[in-house]
Amino acid sequence: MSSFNILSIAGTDPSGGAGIQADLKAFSALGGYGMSVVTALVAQTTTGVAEVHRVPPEFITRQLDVLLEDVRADAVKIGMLADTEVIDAVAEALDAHRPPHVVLDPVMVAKSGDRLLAADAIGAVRARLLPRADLITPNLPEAAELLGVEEAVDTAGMEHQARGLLDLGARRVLIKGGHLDTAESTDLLVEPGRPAVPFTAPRVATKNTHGTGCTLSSAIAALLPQRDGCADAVRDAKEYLTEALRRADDLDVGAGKGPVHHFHAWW
Ligand SMILES: Nc1ncnc2c1ncn2[C@@H]1O[C@H](COP(=O)(O)OP(=O)(O)O)[C@@H](O)[C@H]1O
Ligand SMILES: Cc1ncc(COP(=O)(O)O)c(N)n1
Repeated sequence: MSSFNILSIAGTDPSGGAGIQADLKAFSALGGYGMSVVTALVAQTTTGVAEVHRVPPEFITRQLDVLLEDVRADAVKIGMLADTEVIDAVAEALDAHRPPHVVLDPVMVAKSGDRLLAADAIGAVRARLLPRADLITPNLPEAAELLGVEEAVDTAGMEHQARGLLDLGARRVLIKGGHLDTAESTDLLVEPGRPAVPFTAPRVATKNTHGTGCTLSSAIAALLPQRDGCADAVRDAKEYLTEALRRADDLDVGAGKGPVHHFHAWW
C-alpha cells in the first residue's frame, strides 16, 4: 500500500495551532492523507478559549458512519471529545468500524487553562476509551486526573503512573514530560511486561507551544502505518515535533502561546 488515510476525531482551533487544524498539518507533513470528523467547534486562539459549541453526538456518529463506510482509515487520532455523550458516540463507532492504530490523546484542558472535557467525563474516558485505544498519550495533568492522584514530578513517577494506566485497561501508554521543569523533555513509552522506553529531546526555549500534544499524537498516527512498530513511530514523531517547535519562532501568529511550525518532513 502506498497511500495511508489518517483520520482525526477532534475539536477545532480557528487559529490553526491545535485541534483538527494541527492534526491535518501533521498528517500531510508526514505523508498521510488527512481526514477529519469534528466533535466540537471551539472559538479559541493563541490567547485562550472563548466558547465551545459541541457537535450533537448523533451527528458525530453520522459523520463517522458515512466516512468509514466509504473510506478505509489506516490510523485514527482522537483528540478533544467535550463530554460523556461524545465519548459514547466515538466508542460505539470504534466498535462498529474497528479501525487499526487508534491513538488517543486524552485532551482535558487547553494550554490557557480552559477545560475542553467536562470534569464528569473522566470516568467515561477511563471505562470506554482506554481499552479501545492502541496507544494513549496523556500529559502529566491528564495522567494524574485519569488515576485520581497527584501529578508525577520525575520520570520514575511517570513510569509508575503509566503502569497504573495499563492496570486501568490501557494497552500502551506514552506519558509526556513536557510539563516538567527539566533541561530535556522526556516522554516514556510503557507497555505491559516490558521496560519503559524513554524518548528525550532538548527542551526548546520558546513560549510557542500551542499544539505540541496535538501534533505529537497526530504525527504518531500518521507514522504508525508507515513504521515497523510503535516505538519507531514515536521516535520519528517526536523528532518531527521537536523540529516544528524549533521553527515555531519563525511564525508570527497571535499574541499568546503561538503554534508550532509544521514543515515538510525529510522522510
Ligand atoms: N519546550 C519544549 N521543548 C521540547 N519538547 C517539548 C517542549 N514542550 C513540550 N515538549 C514535548 O511536546 C510533547 C507534548 O508535551 P506536553 O507539553 O507534555 O503535552 P501537552 O501538549 O498535551 O500538554 C511531548 O513530546 C513533550 O516532550
Ligand atoms: C480543539 C483543541 N484540541 C486540543 C487542544 C490542546 O492543545 P495542545 O496540543 O496545546 O495541548 C486545544 N487547544 N484545542
